[in-house]
Amino acid sequence: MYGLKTEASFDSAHFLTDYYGKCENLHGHRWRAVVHLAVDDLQAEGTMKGMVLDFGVFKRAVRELAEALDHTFLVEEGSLAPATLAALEAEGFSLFIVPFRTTAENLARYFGDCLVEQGLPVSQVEMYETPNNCAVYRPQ
Ligand SMILES: Nc1nc2c(c(=O)[nH]1)N=C([C@H](O)[C@H](O)COP(=O)(O)OP(=O)(O)OP(=O)(O)O)CN2
Ligand SMILES: [Zn+2]
Repeated sequence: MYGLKTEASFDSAHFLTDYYGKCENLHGHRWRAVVHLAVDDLQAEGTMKGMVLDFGVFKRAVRELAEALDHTFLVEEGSLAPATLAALEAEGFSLFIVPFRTTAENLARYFGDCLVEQGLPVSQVEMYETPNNCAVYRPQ
């Protein structure tokens, strides 16, 4: 088995729906996504001969996902009234609406699934919500 690892960070606001505690309030994190790739065999020909994948291709794919979320308000679809969303948008805030509760676990899966869709051999995504706490997702 051969592996690669890269990471990217993004700053986003969020709140947890149906959470009884401080995380039900709007707050922010510097999220850190650490992505691992794994393959049995290295590429056999071409510019990536002897590689899992070019680090440049890998880091760009992870950074693009992080940049799309950076300095946005991550909103679970249906968690805010349409009038609230409209007011935030009218103020010029960048919202990133997702069809899942904005937990570290779901964000790890979101990164993993997007990268798998792009054809990357993802073995694990770690999503750090704080320097000490991270969720782990391994695509099947
Ligand atoms: N399994 C999960 N548990 C929690 C998640 C999560 O995504 N997955 N998320 C939260 C909240 O988003 C919250 O912001 C995190 O709270 P906490 O761990 O208390 O983080 P702090 O930055 O406040 O850390 P301190 O150690 O208290 O400074 C909650 N749980
Ligand atoms: Zn949080």
